[in-house]
Amino acid sequence: MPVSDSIDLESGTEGGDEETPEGLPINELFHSLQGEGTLAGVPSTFVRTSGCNLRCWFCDSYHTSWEPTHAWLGREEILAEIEARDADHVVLTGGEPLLHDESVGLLEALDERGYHTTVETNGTIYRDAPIDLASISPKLASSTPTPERAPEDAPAGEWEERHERDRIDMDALVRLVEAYDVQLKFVVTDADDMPEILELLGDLRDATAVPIPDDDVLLMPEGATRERLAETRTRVADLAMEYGFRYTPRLHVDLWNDAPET
Ligand SMILES: C[S@@+](CC[C@H](N)C(=O)[O-])C[C@H]1O[C@@H](n2cnc3c(N)ncnc32)[C@H](O)[C@@H]1O
Ligand SMILES: Nc1nc2[nH]cc(C(=O)O)c2c(=O)[nH]1
Ligand code: SF4
Ligand SMILES: [Mg+2]
Repeated sequence: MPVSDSIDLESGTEGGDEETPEGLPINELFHSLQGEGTLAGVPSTFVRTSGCNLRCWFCDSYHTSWEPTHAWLGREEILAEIEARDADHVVLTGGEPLLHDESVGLLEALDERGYHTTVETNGTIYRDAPIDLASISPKLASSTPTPERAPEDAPAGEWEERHERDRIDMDALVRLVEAYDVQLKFVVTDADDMPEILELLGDLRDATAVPIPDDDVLLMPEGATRERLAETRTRVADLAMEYGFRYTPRLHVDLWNDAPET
């Protein structure tokens, strides 16, 4: 099991210090193995901010998007929690971490201290920050919440339209791809997702001054639980072979299913 000496989130949204500019709403902070992407298997400290501008129906971090909870932690408190965990890779995720101005301040402080930083982002927001790997997961039409396909306690409602409107921002994607080492990590359910991936990739390649090799394009099976992944992963692996893209597992789900802080 990963180290689960978690920060105190008992008091939820009422917890933590007063909201200060040099602070972030933190949903969880933990040590684990990077479960996804080109750095899968690397011991890493995860900092999960709360709050998202999208509402994927399948979001595996429900308490950062559909029903956000957090403790407010100052930059120095976050750094102390990271330093206590003894990993040289830090993954800033969410929710959508690039919503917050202070994510830049935290990334700068981590860079000064020599950490390797990965930012997990939905690719709708560009920020100038010391990011070693921008792990971009653009959201496909199959992520949009609909009345038939939304979390039980949180109906799609107004989010269907808003999510559909905001899920792709080509300008932000172009800026991210041109500024950083990137991986494009698409959540895939089945072959119906492929035409949209190819079209988006074509548009992005036309719009960027830098090449995007197929090696930097990853297909990740949709599934927040072992049970669901067992349904999607072989299909998605076959699609990766067919199209020449990379496949990424979801190691943390294989290892710890949907447990928090993993
Ligand atoms: C919770 S998101 C946070 C970062 C950012 N909001 C984003 O979506 O990239 C972290 C990663 O989990 C992926 N993800 C979320 N729910 C998933 C699911 N049910 N199956 C597979 N991947 C999922 C996202 O696509 C993203 O790559
Ligand atoms: N182990 C582990 N690896 C991950 N890689 C990206 C994650 C995320 O939620 O952004 C994640 C996560 O939640 N856990
Ligand atoms: S963009 Fe990321 S955090 Fe936001 S709802 Fe989708 S998967 Fe969840
Ligand atoms: Mg996750």
